[in-house]
Amino acid sequence: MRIGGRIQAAIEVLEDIDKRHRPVADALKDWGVSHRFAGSGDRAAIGNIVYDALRHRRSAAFLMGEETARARAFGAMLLESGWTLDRLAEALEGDRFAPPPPTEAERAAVADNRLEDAAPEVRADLPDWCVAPFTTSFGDDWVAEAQAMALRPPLDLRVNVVRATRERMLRTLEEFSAASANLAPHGIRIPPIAGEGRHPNVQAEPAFQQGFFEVQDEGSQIAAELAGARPGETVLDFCAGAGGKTLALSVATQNSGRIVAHDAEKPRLAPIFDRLRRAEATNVEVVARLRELDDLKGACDLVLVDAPCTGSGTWRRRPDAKWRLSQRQLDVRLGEQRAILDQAASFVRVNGRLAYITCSVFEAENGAQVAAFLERNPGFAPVDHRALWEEHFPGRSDKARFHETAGLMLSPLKSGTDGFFFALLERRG
Ligand SMILES: C[S@@+](CC[C@H](N)C(=O)[O-])C[C@H]1O[C@@H](n2cnc3c(N)ncnc32)[C@H](O)[C@@H]1O
Repeated sequence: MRIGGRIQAAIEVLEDIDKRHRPVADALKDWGVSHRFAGSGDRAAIGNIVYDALRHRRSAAFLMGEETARARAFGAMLLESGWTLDRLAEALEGDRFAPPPPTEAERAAVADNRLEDAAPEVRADLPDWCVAPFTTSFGDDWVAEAQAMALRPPLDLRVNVVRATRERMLRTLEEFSAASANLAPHGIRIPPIAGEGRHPNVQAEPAFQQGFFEVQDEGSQIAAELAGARPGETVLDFCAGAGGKTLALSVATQNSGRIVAHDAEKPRLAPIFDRLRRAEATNVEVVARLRELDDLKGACDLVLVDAPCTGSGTWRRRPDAKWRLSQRQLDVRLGEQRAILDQAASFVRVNGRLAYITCSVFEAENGAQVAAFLERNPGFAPVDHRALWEEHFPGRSDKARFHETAGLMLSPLKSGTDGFFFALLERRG
């Protein structure tokens, strides 16, 4: 396919997402199934335009003076790929599968509309209702933070240091421009996709199949690292899901002690079994039924709550979620987090720790949730998060935002990671 056909396909996928309010991955997959002639390079290029158009939904529409899927796809080409309308017109010419070339009205809009004059929520590419939570979390930096969340993300990996070394994996993945992560001690970063390219299929690498590394955002790695699981400890991963944190905890405990991975939704645990096998993580039990955790009541050295949340920290990777999320969904998550925290706390032994993690940047899900928990549970007290950070990442305190009451937040702009919140609480009584 030529670029014109790819842009037209991206427009069709964007229209499908608009009409049926469906996740971008599903819409792209369906398009691929009904257009079998398209090769993997075509699908990757189409996916890039669609994702860019979703990340820059408001700014692209502003630039083009229209909200249509076509306007957003064209706008994404201008914003992310640095194209001009002339270049676009040239690329579309003579291609019968391409959309019609830019109109006079579109040319006039692009000439008149300067992004620097747009309202801050447009430059930030945020839904209106998210301006308030972003301002609360980031103060004067809220536009810059939201803009960083609208950029293409890198591909982060965590080396399973029980089985391999980072140096060895860096050599193995050299052809993908892999480099050591900025902060995470076992992290490797492959840069964001450039142009029409795609991330390498690292899961097809023998080193992945052999369990030498996993795909995990650097922020998630840092949160697991800060939880500080130690060899020999009894650890409950209360919201284990597919096991991203569980695997990191298993490495931290050097496969000694006992890690119990639990999730209220059994199907979510399904991928964990393969991942544990691949990683040769031998100290993990997977327990779906809550009542089977009874023997752990008041007995865990560490309980990790990687809570269900809005995912507002992951919008670089899931930009469609940004436009689907509502205040009502946020309220539902807040209720769940509160109940889960109270439930999970009952498993912590005296002098044990409770780690609370979200991949959200909303204060209501983060600092405020922890502050309310501490009020309800005076037996728990926060650790000194600045000291904890300094212990793990000496001299890098500029890379996190520290909460007044308890916890710290990571973000794309400040930390170069997805948005994450982390708080560590000790049970004193
Ligand atoms: C953020 S995801 C976990 C991601 C996972 N820890 C990882 O690192 O890959 C949150 C998980 O919480 C689970 N969950 C929701 N309500 C729960 C509850 N009441 N008790 C335990 N887990 C729950 C969800 O099924 C979901 O898998």
